Amino acid sequence: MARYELVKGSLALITLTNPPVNALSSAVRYGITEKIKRALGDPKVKAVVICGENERFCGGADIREFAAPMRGHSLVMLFDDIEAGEKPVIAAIEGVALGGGFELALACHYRIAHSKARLGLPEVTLGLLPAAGGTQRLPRLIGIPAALELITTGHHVSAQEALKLGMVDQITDENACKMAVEFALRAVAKPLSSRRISTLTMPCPPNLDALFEAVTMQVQKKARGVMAPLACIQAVRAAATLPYSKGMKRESELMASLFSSSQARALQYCFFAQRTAGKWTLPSGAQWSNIKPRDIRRAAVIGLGTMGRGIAVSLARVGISVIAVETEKKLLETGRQMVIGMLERDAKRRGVTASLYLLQFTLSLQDVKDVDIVIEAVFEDMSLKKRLFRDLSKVCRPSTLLYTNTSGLDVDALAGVTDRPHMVAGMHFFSPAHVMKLLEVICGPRSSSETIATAMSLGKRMGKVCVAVGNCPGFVGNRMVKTYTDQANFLLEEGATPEQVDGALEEFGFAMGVFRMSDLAGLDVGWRIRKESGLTGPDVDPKDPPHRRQGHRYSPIPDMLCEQGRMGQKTGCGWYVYEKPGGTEAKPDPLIQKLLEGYRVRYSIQPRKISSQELIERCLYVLANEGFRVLEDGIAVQPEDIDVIYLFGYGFPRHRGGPMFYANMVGLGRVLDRLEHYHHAHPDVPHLKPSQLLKKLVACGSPPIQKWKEHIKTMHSHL
Ligand SMILES: CC(C)(COP(=O)(O)OP(=O)(O)OC[C@H]1O[C@@H](n2cnc3c(N)ncnc32)[C@H](O)[C@@H]1OP(=O)(O)O)[C@@H](O)C(=O)NCCC(=O)NCCSC(=O)/C=C/CCCCCCCCCCCCC(=O)O
Repeated sequence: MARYELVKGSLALITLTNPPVNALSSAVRYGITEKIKRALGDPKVKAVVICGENERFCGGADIREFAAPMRGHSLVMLFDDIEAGEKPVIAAIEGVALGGGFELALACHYRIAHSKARLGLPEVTLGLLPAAGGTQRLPRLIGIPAALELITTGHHVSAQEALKLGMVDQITDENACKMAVEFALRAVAKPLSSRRISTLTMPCPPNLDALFEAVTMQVQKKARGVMAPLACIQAVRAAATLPYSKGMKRESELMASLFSSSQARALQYCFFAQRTAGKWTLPSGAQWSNIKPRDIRRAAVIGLGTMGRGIAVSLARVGISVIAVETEKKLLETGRQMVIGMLERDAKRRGVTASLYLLQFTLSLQDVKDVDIVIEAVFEDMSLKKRLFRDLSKVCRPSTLLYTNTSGLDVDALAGVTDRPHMVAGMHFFSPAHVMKLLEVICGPRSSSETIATAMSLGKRMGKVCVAVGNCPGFVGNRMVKTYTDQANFLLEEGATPEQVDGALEEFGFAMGVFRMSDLAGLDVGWRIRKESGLTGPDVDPKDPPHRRQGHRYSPIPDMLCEQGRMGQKTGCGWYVYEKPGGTEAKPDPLIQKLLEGYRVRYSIQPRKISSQELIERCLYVLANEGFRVLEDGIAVQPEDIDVIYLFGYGFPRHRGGPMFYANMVGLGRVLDRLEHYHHAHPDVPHLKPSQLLKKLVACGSPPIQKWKEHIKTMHSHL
């Protein structure tokens, strides 16, 4: 796990060998400890270089080991030994030096980084803090403000930024290990005392209290209820106010308070869930590792509305040439200007040249005949989409793959009108498509594995987190979200206010509650979908009373708002009132209060005081319940897929892990009990009826989430 070589007669080269990221597992910690001891004890050795195999220094502690109490060699002791040693130790950083990996580098006397390396202390994103001396050494090296920023956000920095901040001593375009060996030979003659970071005097700014207060407020605002960033601040404060050994003690105490917290467990689950979700498998046995995706160079985007523009930008910025098609000159020109502006702003932010030469705008569908793929992003109107897919069949060469960006319509129905149903699938981007990280890839029953592999690989190339899901109305994300918004609406009918429901959800950790989110997205989006599915508008069965549709409880309140022109932020009012159309400051609106009171009187609903507990349970347990149904129906293959969709597409708080992980944390038995209770109280809401899978899991003793897949296997997969 760590290789030892003597080079140039007097240098010990220690190489971490734990692919893929040389994580500091117990075996690696043992290996380094032994090799360092050997190097420091060997009189032939004058200096030591530490590097990582496969051009990666080290990705940090082995996160998998955090599931159990830490055993084996201590990083803190190892790092203290390296720093205190009388021989210069140089870290040769290629690829990454993250978390414990960067802390290892901080314990070394010098750091040489390759110009493409990335460095940082991302522990906070895992619900932890850099507890191998990171919170004590980094502020001593680069100052408190910069260290606080890096430690509380977990941001990685480039080698160039690291050099500017003083995190590394030198950067190189050559092999960092080779450079470090040459550097080490020169370092032998130099004194080490000023190179031991733990002994440096802390550079303290005068207004220390004000600085810590400001950062605390910033963190509390950005990550409400999240523990780790606050613990990071306390640890850095200890570095600023206590001697090193006492600061280390404080760092360790704070780490102990985080280590087995539910937030740390959730955040570490998110890390692995994101990686698990990318590894798709189809019932045929085709999977991410055995199907080669097509190489995509030319794409067409049909429709230059909000979605189409974002998709065009996402494609062009990764070097794919894009033909964007619109039906009217004015729409085309507006779209063209918007796409160019977005691409230019994006390039400016990234310090690169905008790849405008990759863009072509046209009114003629014929122009897409030679592209590798088409992504359709027209209105959510099935007949319009069908017409387009028929035309695309005729226009495109036989090898062109066709994707739809529908947010919930039947992908197979579109495939069915083409001459190539196996080459059709869904690519459901989230708005704005050039910003949002999630991509749901929808596998129709006839989609080929190559069609899916290509969508997943293209999504990854565009920087998206991709999840393969089955084809059903709303797929995974929107199918589930309907149950959540329905509950929120029912809660209004029963006595809650939008600000009460949103307050509870925001307290739980959502950046925005359901009603504020709906105002931001526009109430007309859901209205159009409800009209299309006959839940409101002229297609409603006249026998249905206003609060019942298709045999179930229905809340017409959102439709009433739309009928009054209250479409959300864009019209200056929706569930809240705003300072102006397009305004963002949501204020409770007395008119909504009146509307709700009138509604309750009309339908003889006695309003009641609803507790935050009920608000959260009804909104979130119903969401997880639908998630269990999604798994049961084979629309998603594993709970991680659902959680990743909710983390990246719907703003579910990461420190809660996602709806399925949250249900697991609460306890499946409790979730089942509460759903039974609420379903008993509201028998006309079928989504509150506990799913078969939930019952099955509880009957099996509520296995941990990683084991659910074994119980789902018996059911039918739609992927
Ligand atoms: C940027 C990356 C490193 C690489 O990215 P990429 O190239 O895209 O590759 P990935 O797909 O992400 O990863 C490839 C596979 O590698 C796995 N992986 C990656 N990193 C790790 C890791 N650190 N540990 C384990 N596994 C890792 C990944 O899952 C992939 O596997 P697979 O193919 O899916 O199977 C990127 O991977 C990345 O960002 N990685 C994470 C970097 C990171 O966050 N590092 C910080 C880790 S935490 C840390 O370092 C902490 C240090 C302090 C330790 C102090 C210990 C003291 C403990 C005291 C405890 C006191 C409490 C006692 C209480 C008690 O016990 O009672």
